[in-house]
Amino acid sequence: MTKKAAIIGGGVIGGGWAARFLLNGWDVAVFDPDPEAERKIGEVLDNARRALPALYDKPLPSEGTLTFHDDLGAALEGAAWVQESVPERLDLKHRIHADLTRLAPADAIIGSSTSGFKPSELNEQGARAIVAHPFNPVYLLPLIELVGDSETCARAAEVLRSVGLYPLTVRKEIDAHIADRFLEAVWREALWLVKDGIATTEEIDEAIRMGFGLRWAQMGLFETYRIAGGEAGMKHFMAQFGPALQWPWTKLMDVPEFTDELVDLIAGQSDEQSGHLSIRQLERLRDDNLVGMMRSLKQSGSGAGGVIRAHEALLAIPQVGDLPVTLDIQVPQTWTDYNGHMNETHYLEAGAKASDCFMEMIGADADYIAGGLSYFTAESHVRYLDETHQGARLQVQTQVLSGQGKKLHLFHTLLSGERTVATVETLLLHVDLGTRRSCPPADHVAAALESYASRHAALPQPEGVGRAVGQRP
Ligand SMILES: NC(=O)C1=CN([C@@H]2O[C@H](COP(=O)(O)OP(=O)(O)OC[C@H]3O[C@@H](n4cnc5c(N)ncnc54)[C@H](O)[C@@H]3O)[C@@H](O)[C@H]2O)C=CC1
Ligand SMILES: C[N+](C)(C)CC(=O)CC(=O)[O-]
Repeated sequence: MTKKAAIIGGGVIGGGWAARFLLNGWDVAVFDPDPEAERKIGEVLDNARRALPALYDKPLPSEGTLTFHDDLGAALEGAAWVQESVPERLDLKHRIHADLTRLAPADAIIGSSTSGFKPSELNEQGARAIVAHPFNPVYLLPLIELVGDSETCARAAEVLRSVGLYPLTVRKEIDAHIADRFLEAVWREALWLVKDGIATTEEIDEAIRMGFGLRWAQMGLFETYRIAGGEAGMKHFMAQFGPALQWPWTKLMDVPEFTDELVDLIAGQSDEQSGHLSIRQLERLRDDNLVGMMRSLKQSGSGAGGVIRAHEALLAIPQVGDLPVTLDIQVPQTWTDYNGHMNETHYLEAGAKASDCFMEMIGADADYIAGGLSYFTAESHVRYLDETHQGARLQVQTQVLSGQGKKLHLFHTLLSGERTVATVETLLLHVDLGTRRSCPPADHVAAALESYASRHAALPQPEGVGRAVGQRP
């Protein structure tokens, strides 16, 4: 399959799709009549470049090539994926999809970003689109709701996984798919609360982000409520709170009329709440927070964290020179501090991640650990030699100093470009997780370790080995 995506409509969502494909090594051709489209997509791409790679501990593939086209046919030529993201008007979508069906390669997947239209509506004049509904920002959030022809959705799911997305195939077509139905319900209630003078836009946002918003990113609705049922469980929860659905807790399907007064009230409160920040500043704040939260979820593998882990497993570990590269990361904002540089704790974290990667390389991987054997760190020494900053590429090269019996002695060199910014020297001990005592590794791990140790013994000792705190250079 050629890795080329045609992006039809390059606004908020089309720009996000373009960034997602480009940063995963696809070539992207954009068709959008807006003379500002190139500038706008450039700005979305700048944001995506500082956020998406920071989710991973391995580098993403080299960026693809971005082109802009005045001619729809030229944009579609050779595309394996066509993504329509024009404004949410059915007549416009019908016109565009007639052209896409005529001009796109016969085997190309044609997805529509529509938030609400069903495939049967999009295709009622003979088009062949599926719904591929994303969430903003498309370059960070993994969910894509797929709706439509099952064979095409299955092919689409494979492509989406390869660029780090999470396809959720909707069983039956329905207006607004799954997630937008929730969002609409929440939005409707929020509009009533503002209109009725119960809460301001800011108070509503606090009610979400100080409470259930935090829960939803990691467990969703039903798993959260299962816990809320306590030991008595889900049936007890439903018996207790089910009747409330009949009480006047919600406004149900009523939608407040969008009078000028209501629009002014909401827009005014929103200006007061967030007007001191530009949209780009808000986007960067949102992205930094999302990257931090998603990296935390990656630790447990919950929710979106599991998707990042699965995608990362598909990415290659780079090899440079004689030493393995055991970590290759773009420094996330959450690793930086009040001094405007990477905080000391994360130098050690980078070393620890490099040790984890080295363990995998010698076969002490997840299966080995599940079998009851692992390594524990006994001692580490960090030398802070230079600064590094948010967005910088940080590579770790690892040399085995010795690897006999229970002991594994590693020297990690942290590089930012050509500069050595730190070294982390670490002694690990092989342990039996049952007895929690040290023991020799399994034969295959010992043999793989010995192979690295003998090759690395032939290399010069790295500068700084065996340094203690306070020693003069
Ligand atoms: N904004 C959001 O939060 C989300 C939007 N969507 C869906 O994505 C689609 C696009 O929405 P946005 O990106 O928000 O809109 P937008 O207004 O930001 O972008 C639409 C783009 O389409 C271009 N366009 C207009 N006519 C065109 C044509 N004939 N051919 C090619 N391009 C054309 C416009 O110049 C503009 O750049 C809609 O279907 C919407 O429902 C889906 C998920 C989230
Ligand atoms: C408001 N919206 C219906 C366009 C929202 C979406 O479709 C998904 C999102 O990103 O919130």
